[in-house]
Amino acid sequence: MAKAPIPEELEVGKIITLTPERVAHGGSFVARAHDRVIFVRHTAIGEKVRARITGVGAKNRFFFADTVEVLEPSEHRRPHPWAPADALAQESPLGGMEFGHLNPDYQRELKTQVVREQLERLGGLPADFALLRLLRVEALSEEDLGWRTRVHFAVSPAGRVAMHPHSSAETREVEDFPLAHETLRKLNLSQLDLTGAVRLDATVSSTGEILLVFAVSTGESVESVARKITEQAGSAWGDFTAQNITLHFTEERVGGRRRGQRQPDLTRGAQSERPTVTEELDADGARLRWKVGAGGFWQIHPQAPAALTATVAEMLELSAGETVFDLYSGAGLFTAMAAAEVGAKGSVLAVEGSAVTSANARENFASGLARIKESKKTPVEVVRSDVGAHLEKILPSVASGRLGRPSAVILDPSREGAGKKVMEQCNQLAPSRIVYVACDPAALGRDTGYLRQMGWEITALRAFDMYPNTHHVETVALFEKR
Ligand SMILES: C[S@@+](CC[C@H](N)C(=O)[O-])C[C@H]1O[C@@H](n2cnc3c(N)ncnc32)[C@H](O)[C@@H]1O
Repeated sequence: MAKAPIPEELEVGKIITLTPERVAHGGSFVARAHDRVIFVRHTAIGEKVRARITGVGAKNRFFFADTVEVLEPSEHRRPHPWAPADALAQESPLGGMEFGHLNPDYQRELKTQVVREQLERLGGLPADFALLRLLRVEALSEEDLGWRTRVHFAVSPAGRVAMHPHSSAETREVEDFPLAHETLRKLNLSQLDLTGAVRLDATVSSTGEILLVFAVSTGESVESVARKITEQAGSAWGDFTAQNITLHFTEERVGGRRRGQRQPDLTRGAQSERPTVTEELDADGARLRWKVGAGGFWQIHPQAPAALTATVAEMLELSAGETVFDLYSGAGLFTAMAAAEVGAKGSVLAVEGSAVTSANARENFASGLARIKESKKTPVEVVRSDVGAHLEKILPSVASGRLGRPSAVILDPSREGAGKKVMEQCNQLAPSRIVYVACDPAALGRDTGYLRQMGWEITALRAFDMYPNTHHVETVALFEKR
């Protein structure tokens, strides 16, 4: 299709008046002007706004815009809790709080609409599918700020913590970030001079441990950057080791550099032997624990581990003796739940691709940390592999009966989803049920489409507001063969 001419009114930088009709996946709203679709951010359905055109889509068929003024506000609008991300206060607001201008209940209503639309459009579910009509994105807590236990900061050229405007590499210094957990906010990270570092990943665990990982620019000495930042940490927080704070310094990863060329990592403070944090969760009166290393994956909302494990357990209704595959297992959150439910006569296979996180998972079960009385003797195998590659390897053994066929499969892939090949492999495994935990409803929609073509149907569906004030949403779907 040839490129359509761009109407003069829709040239980048022009300001137009829009009234959005519906919410789109990805944090924008769909409006129409000059016979074109405009994806406009920082607004709400039905309100009248003036918006600046910020970009042109493929073949000039659609456009992007940011609200600059509200002419007729939505009843769901509120003052944005953080000026740097407020489109009415900034020409290019910081990303990461794109729904902050909307009441939390309305944010959840929008996310509900997005999950429904993705499952209809990409998953092929009929619009009157009862579970879609009944779906309501559920709040995890009353508080919509202070939930991020993991925050990734950029570092500005002047060496201060910074964040990026939406879809931009520009770094803008920040004094504070209200989505960050209170413990991280109290550190006042903006006081540190991080010259020589390019990124800071800050974590606080459910046990109160703090891990600050500094990626040091390849041109800098890790040792000298570590010394300067460690000195400042001592001045800012006193005896930071006693406060369970660990500083970890690692050379920035740049593609193409061989292992031997990298400078060694350095760790200072509480966990100076190995930079990890401990996460914990109460389960039936006992306590499950997981070690998660620097760069390893853990859910970022404090209530997410409890809500997700309870939902997956409720949907699967596992019995003693079952075999479960936990694919994209991370450090073993669902593995631990499944191991407790299936007991010594069952088994769990956990497949995780990241070197750090799969090593964490292996150790969490080998050491017994992630086991309770009921799972003390459950055979748990942790495999570091790409999920598709591992399933390809073991499918012949499962088919011949040399390896146990799983009765239940748990899938919790990253944002891109599992994809057609993995969904076909899961179908070949022939479990009686599959639970899919999705952080992207579009990926869930696509993978639902593949599963439905193979005769599976969604038989339970829930969604959680695990990322308040952003457009992100977590969905959990149970699939059973029709
Ligand atoms: C959303 S996390 C879920 C982890 C875990 N279920 C939890 O809740 O803590 C997804 C995990 O999948 C891993 N992953 C992503 N793509 C993968 C792949 N192709 N094969 C194996 N693991 C992968 C990531 O490293 C990450 O740990």
